[in-house]
Amino acid sequence: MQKLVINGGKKLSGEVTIGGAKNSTVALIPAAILSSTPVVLDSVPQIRDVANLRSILLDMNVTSEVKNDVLKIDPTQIHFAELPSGKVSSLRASYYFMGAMLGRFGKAVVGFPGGDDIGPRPIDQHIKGFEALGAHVENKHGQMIITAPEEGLKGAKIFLDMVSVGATINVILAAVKAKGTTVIENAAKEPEIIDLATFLNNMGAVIRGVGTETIRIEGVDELRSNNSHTIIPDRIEAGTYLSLAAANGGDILINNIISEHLDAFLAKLDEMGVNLEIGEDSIYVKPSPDMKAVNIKTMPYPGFATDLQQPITPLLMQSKGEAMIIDTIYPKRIKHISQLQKMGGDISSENDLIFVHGGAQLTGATVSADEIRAGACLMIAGLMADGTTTITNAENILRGYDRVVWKLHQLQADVELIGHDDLKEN
Ligand SMILES: CC(=O)N[C@H]1[C@@H](OP(=O)(O)OP(=O)(O)OC[C@H]2O[C@@H](n3ccc(=O)[nH]c3=O)[C@H](O)[C@@H]2O)O[C@H](CO)[C@@H](O)[C@@H]1O
Ligand SMILES: C=C(OP(=O)(O)O)C(=O)O
Repeated sequence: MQKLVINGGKKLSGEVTIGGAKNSTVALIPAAILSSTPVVLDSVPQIRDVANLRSILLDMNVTSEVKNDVLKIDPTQIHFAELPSGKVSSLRASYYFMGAMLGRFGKAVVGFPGGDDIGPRPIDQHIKGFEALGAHVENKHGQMIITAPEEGLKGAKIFLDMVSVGATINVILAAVKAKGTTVIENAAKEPEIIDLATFLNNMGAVIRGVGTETIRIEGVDELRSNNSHTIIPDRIEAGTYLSLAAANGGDILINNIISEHLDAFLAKLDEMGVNLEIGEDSIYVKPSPDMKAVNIKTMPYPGFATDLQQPITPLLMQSKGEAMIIDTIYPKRIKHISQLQKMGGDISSENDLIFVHGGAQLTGATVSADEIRAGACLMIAGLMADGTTTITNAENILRGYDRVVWKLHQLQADVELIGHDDLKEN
């Protein structure tokens, strides 16, 4: 187990640069197996999810190498392999191998995906999509066995019951080489889906309408990569550093941001009275002494992201008044609450509503990062708190935050990671 030890209460300042989006990267890596040629991704974040996906690729004889933030994946010697639980359960996005392997081999055997404990996360819409394309899906002791018919997958119209990032991406991955036209209705519109479609279209795929609720895919026979793909900046990492900067003094410049991807989040910061200077691809956070509480309701993109609900909470704790948060995507995403209470935070939840009272001074404590964004929230709270905060299970933070300790040091934070770090932060 890794621990993040934070000596808090210091004003932070300096510059930090946001890495490539985790939620793009974890779809792009499985998507690479659809290519007949090697693939190059740049702006790849140094996170545990990437290391785990690379290890799964190797089980299929797909080699990969990383140099700085460039990842080369060579799927030319790929062979079919079953992907049982184990590695697959180390992260959520391993479910993208279902769509990608179905597209590449006409068959996928993949254990049930893992990921954060943020309430129920069914995959019925993914399965509905595969079945609509003609696949047979069987759940054998928690292992999904998905098989295309002999004549191959055939394009179909799929209406998703709810807006799902994962189901939208998985159907795209399966349909991109299917015969004929696939139409996804009520599709998710997240920027990471546009990033994935850009990557696939540059390899010869025909995917239209991404970023709207109707996506049309004309199946093609082959995908070939001709140039490297630069991953979009991580909007959730950016939102986390914005919250951290506003909560810990200000005078922090955050580089590599597409501010349009953060519209709903930035609107809330503005409503709270956070002083921001928004540049072309950066945001400067100035001291904001008089912040006021706001209410937050998480929604699918372009609404306020569920993944930023916890990271903004410490900032609400510094604001005047009472804030109410409703997470409509994951109403049980509340693992941070009991931990913030240990630090003296005035926060509670009742009937899937979270109430945050501003004004309580936090004090350091030993707390647990039970999932990635709860961990990010505690990291910000630890930086705000008087004294020392020890965050246990810090690997949940490292799985999705690029070189986080190094970046915090850039901002003059007094933090130390204890325990073996095989990602070798620099
Ligand atoms: C790797 C990745 O990109 N993860 C993100 C992705 O997760 P993920 O793709 O798993 O989340 P979804 O968008 O699919 O989930 C949205 C909602 O739909 C429900 N649902 C989803 C699929 C399904 O088949 N059945 C079903 O009921 C989920 O329980 C949830 O309530 O989007 C979430 C919502 O923005 C983010 O929090 C995650 O960071
Ligand atoms: C829930 C998240 O990730 P995942 O879907 O990979 O579990 C997240 O990034 O906040």
